[in-house]
Amino acid sequence: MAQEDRKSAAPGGQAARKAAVGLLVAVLEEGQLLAAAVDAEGGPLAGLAPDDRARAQRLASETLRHLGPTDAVLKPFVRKPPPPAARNLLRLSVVELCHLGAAAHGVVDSAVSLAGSDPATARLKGLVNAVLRRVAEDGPEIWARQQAQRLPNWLRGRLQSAYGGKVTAAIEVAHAVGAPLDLTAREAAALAETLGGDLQPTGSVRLKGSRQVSGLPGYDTGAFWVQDAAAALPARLLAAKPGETVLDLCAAPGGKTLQLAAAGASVTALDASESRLRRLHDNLRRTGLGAEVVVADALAWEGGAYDAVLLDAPCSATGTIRRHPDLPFVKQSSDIRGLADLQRQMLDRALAWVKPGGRLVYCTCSLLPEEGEDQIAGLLERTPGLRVDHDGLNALPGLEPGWLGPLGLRLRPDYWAERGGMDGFFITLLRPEA
Ligand SMILES: C[S@@+](CC[C@H](N)C(=O)[O-])C[C@H]1O[C@@H](n2cnc3c(N)ncnc32)[C@H](O)[C@@H]1O
Repeated sequence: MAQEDRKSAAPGGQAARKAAVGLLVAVLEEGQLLAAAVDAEGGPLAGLAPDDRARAQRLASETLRHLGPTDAVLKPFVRKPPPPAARNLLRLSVVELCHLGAAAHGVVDSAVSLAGSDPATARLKGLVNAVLRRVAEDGPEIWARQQAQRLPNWLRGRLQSAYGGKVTAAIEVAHAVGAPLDLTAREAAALAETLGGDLQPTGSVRLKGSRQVSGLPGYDTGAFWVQDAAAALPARLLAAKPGETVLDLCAAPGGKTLQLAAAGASVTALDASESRLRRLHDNLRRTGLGAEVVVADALAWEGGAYDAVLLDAPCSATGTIRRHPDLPFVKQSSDIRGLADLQRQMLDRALAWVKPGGRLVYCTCSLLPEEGEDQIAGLLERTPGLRVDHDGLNALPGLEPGWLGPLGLRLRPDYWAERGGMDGFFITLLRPEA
């Protein structure tokens, strides 16, 4: 979290802290995705100034990222779990005290004043005060003994089967660290220099600390767009050439569309979500890039024939938990089967739209083999003549040994730990029989 948040965690910023508690209640007690709670009309962020909105989101995310350690700190001091609003106010305060290093008197005073200002918590002012005074004294020591927050059992078990216990623990550590800000740029080296960022071996520009993206030089002229370093690889792997026709399936909000269009391809960007496509249009406008945009269900669309197809299929998004720490609390094991079925149908359709001699890139921001390797194993089995293009995969710059498997590229959040990690992804390049 940014230095300014550490300083401002308390006492000021009451509106942001109150809103952060509202976001925590929405995610943890009502099962809403954080993004939905953030955008909800009349929701916890309604009427807040942009700075407070951003701060509330950061505080809520940081609390979700450390919920296990937070509850471990509270446990000795809270005999009976208090009602939701008070419980989440206490959690937020523990994170401010033990993780963000805010001054104890400021955190305690502002929590007590917040509790008093809400009829749902007013009668618990005394409890909030008593608990937080004890946390201020003993909490940091308990916090220091905690391990990174564990994933829910259904996901932890799947990751342990796929990667083993040690890797799963390393992934949990990476989730607790969070994610840096990565940019994809038209001129990456020049942008890295202008912004004081680090040019990554795979071509992305990584910035340190939290920055307001729309205030960065080059934002208005579309010199870059925000995209995790791992998420930038599928379009790099597709390596579109000027004039080629490329279908970007499941395209919104359009990070990959922008890469393909910037490479000079004639891009058709398809997505079922009109609201997400509005963001794609905004991105095209800002960058001055062009694409034909289609609102359609990929399973119902009649399609066409393309030199290349990129399918970034809807998935569990378990590779993005470091950015979206609410996911483990909202997603369920039962979601996976339906998603895997959708991915299988989409793969078959996407392949049918590849011209003879063309190529298909498939990717998901998932850590689960069911949504990655297993999909490709199944597709190869039911499609005679189809092959994984290992030469194409090997030609990607910046890959490290061990990332490439027989079916494609497996990326995990614990990779590049010293650089700040990367999102989890499965990415592969397929060529049908010519
Ligand atoms: C992983 S996101 C795509 C991210 C995007 N490729 C990018 O780089 O910005 C998956 C997308 O699939 C879309 N989607 C889900 N079901 C779909 C369907 N049946 N047909 C078309 N798009 C669908 C969602 O609206 C969502 O935008």
